[in-house]
Amino acid sequence: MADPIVLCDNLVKIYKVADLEVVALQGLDLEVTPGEVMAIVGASGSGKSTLLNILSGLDVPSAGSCIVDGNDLTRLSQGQRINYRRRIVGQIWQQSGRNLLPELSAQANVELPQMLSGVSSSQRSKRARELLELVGLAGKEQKKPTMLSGGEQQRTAIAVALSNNPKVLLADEPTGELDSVTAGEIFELFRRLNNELGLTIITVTHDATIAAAVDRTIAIRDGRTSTETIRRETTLETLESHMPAASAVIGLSSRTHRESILIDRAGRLQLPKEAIETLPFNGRAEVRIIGDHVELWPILDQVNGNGYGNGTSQNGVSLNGHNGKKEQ
Ligand SMILES: Nc1ncnc2c1ncn2[C@@H]1O[C@H](COP(=O)(O)OP(=O)(O)OP(=O)(O)O)[C@@H](O)[C@H]1O
Repeated sequence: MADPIVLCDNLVKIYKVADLEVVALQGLDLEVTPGEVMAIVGASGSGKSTLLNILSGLDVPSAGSCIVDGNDLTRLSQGQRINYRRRIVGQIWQQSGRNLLPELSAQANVELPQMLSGVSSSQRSKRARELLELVGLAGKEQKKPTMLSGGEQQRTAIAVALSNNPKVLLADEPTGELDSVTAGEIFELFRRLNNELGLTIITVTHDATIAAAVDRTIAIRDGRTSTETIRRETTLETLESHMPAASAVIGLSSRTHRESILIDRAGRLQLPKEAIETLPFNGRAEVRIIGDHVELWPILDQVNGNGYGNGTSQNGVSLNGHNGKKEQ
């Protein structure tokens, strides 16, 4: 199996603002296999952009480790960081103004990162034309950003991000300012680039359609990975074989859509909302270790006797309370 292209272990990011410390990531673990298309979701302020900015080399982790394509992002010198940002990752943002220089044509925008990397004029001109054709903008090379639609601007931004042939494309809300049809087209382009170039794509999104269309969705909560949803069986098998101890497959599965949750080193886990809504977990659950897997059972009754704390706690804890059975 391929080594992960992204491996973050116990990643911490603390921003210092005046006398205050803001903990944006607090022990986040993440593993991405080459060629995956994955989405990062989570509430505002949960740390999504912080993670993306660390992966792109814009921000430096405060603690933990983060390795992308063999580059240890905690240890890069300034020169290595510039090289990493130019060659290993491409990045696009929601706002066109952050992606493109308004006074340059689409062609010149795509040539610029190559120029900074020392690519010759004829080579970069050829590659820029090829990339603009690849993203569906043949014939619009000389247009400036203001003469392009929102979707075309994002396509140009993608071509810019790909100009130095990166391994990983990082996108922060790339469809946030687009209507749903155009957003879908941009996502189709992601999928095509993934298929044709083998590009690994990590996107932050609030768009439920996109989050549902990727191979894997990671939800971040309070600066940690909380749940994962995997939609491709192959990816699921990869994940299971890769981190058997960290991934507990729960009972919401089908062949093509299974959900797994992450368990931190202290054994804490967070069940997906559907599990909590579907099953009557009442604040506590019975854990059964059965050979090679673990089962979680709701505890239904508040029966006296025969259970933890005599079954008298407020939550009705009783080992023999669920379904009237007790595992011996
Ligand atoms: N440069 C910074 N300086 C200080 N605090 C920051 C900085 N960047 C982010 N934060 C804080 O870190 C936390 C995580 O922010 P982040 O932008 O990563 O969240 P997010 O999940 O991307 O949110 P949103 O969906 O609103 O973009 C927030 O509390 C935020 O205020």
